Amino acid sequence: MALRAALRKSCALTGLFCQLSSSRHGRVCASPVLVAQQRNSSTAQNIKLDFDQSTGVAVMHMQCPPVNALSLEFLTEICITVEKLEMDKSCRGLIITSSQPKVFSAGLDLLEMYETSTEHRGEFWRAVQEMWLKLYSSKLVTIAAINGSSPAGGCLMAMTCDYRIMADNPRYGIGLNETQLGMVAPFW
Ligand SMILES: CC/C=C\CCC/C=C/C(=O)SCCNC(=O)CCNC(=O)[C@H](O)C(C)(C)COP(=O)(O)OP(=O)(O)OC[C@H]1O[C@@H](n2cnc3c(N)ncnc32)[C@H](O)[C@@H]1OP(=O)(O)O
Repeated sequence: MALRAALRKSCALTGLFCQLSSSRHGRVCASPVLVAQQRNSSTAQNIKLDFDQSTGVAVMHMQCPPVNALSLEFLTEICITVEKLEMDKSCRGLIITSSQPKVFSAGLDLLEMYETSTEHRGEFWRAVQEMWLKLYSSKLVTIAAINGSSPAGGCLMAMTCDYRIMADNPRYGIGLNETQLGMVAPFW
C-alpha cells in the first residue's frame, strides 16, 4: 500500500520535472508548454495560479510585493489555494515559485510581529503552523522552484515541499537564519 502510494507520487513527479526548465539567467521557470496547455488560470490577490488539467500540474506563482513576505493574509491565501487544489481530483502536483525578482520568499513578515496585539500574533503563528503542516502533509507532489533568496520562513516553506530545485545563482541565499534575529520558533 505504502509502496503503491510512493510509486504514484514518483510517477507524478516525473511529469512535474519535465515541466521545469531553467534559463541562462539562473531563473527556474515553468516551461512554455505549460503555459500553452494551460486550462485554468486564477488569481488571488497575492497568488497567480496556473493549472493545467491535462497534466494535473498546478503552478503557484507568489506575487506579494516586494519580497513575498509571509503575512497573515498571504499565509491564509496560500493555505486556501492548496486546500482548493487538493479538493480537485484532477490535480496531482503543485509547483511553488515566485514572480518577484531575486526573491523566492523573505520569510515571515517581520511587521506582523512588531507592535501588533497578542491576539494577532497568536493568529499569525497559527497560520504559520497551518501553512507548513498543510504543505508537509499534502497528498499532492509538491516542488519548490526556488528562483531567489529564501531565508527563514521562506526556507521552511521550501523544506516542507517534497522536492526543492534552486536557481544556480551565488547571490541567492537560503537557510534558517531567524535565530540571528533573536527569534526562537514556538513549541507546537
Ligand atoms: C518548524 C519551525 C521552523 C522554523 C520557524 C520559522 C521561523 C521563521 C522566522 C522568519 O521568517 S523571520 C523573517 C526572517 N527574514 C529575514 O531575515 C529576511 C530579511 N530580508 C532580506 O534578507 C532581504 O530583504 C532579501 C529577502 C534577501 C531581499 O533583499 P533585496 O535587497 O532584494 O530587498 P530589500 O532588502 O531592499 O527589501 C525590500 C523591501 O522588503 C522589506 N522586507 C524584506 N524582508 C522582509 C520581511 N521578512 N518582512 C517584511 N518586510 C521585509 C524590506 O524592509 C524592504 O522594504 P522597504 O522597501 O519598505 O524598505
